[in-house]
Amino acid sequence: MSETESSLDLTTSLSGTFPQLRSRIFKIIVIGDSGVGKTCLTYRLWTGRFPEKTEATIGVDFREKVIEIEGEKIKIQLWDTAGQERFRKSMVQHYYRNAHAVFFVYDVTNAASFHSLPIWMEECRRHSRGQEVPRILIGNKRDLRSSARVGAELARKFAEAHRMPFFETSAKSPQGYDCMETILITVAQGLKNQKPLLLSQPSTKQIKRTVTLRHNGLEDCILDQMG
Ligand SMILES: Nc1nc2c(ncn2[C@@H]2O[C@H](COP(=O)(O)OP(=O)(O)OP(=O)(O)O)[C@@H](O)[C@H]2O)c(=O)[nH]1
Ligand SMILES: [Mg+2]
Repeated sequence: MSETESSLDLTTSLSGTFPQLRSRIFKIIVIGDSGVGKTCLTYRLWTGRFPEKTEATIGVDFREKVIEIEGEKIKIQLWDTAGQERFRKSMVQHYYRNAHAVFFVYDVTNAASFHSLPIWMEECRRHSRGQEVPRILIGNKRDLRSSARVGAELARKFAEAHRMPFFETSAKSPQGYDCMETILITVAQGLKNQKPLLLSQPSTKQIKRTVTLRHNGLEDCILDQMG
């Protein structure tokens, strides 16, 4: 898989693409340290496969697909962002502009990626201009549980303190796809009942309630599946 090529193409074509989109579009951005598995998670979600090889994302890898929710076709744009500062600095404001939800990802085997979360959240807050965007916390690489450095309880407490739903998953394990798909559909369902994209930011109080309520059941289901 050539991450570099697609990242560069997308970076240059973004501004020309957006204003022409008419259907309901939800933009979700994936944020976190380099190497936590953002590209693998999004690739898995879009193709059903774990990529054999990835390279550091440059700028952004932009993926789009239409999903049907309660009879309505909704376009989901997933922005797989670069974790490395040098590959992201010129793109940061594009990441956050009109974002409807943020997936914060850390690697359960890498404590530093967990400790970076407040920095990512602060960046998100700065660029959201006072708008509260729904946020989801995702601990990736659950298949490497035996070498985990971040306990699920600690992460859960962190998520609760910041009023975020929390999931542990793996881009590599067979269940990882179901988990990510469930998260995506749940977030899209929450967003669906809000105003159309590109007209205004969604009212996040309502979204948060939807996501949080459904989250409790979902998380149990995912943790059961992941065993
Ligand atoms: N075991 C395991 N390895 C994973 C998982 N997800 C990603 N990896 C590995 O982690 C490394 C980094 O994955 P990427 O998806 O490229 O990381 P990234 O967050 O996109 O990194 P940047 O693009 O630099 O921000 C790769 O070697 C992947 O194979 C997972 O769930 N389990
Ligand atoms: Mg990447």
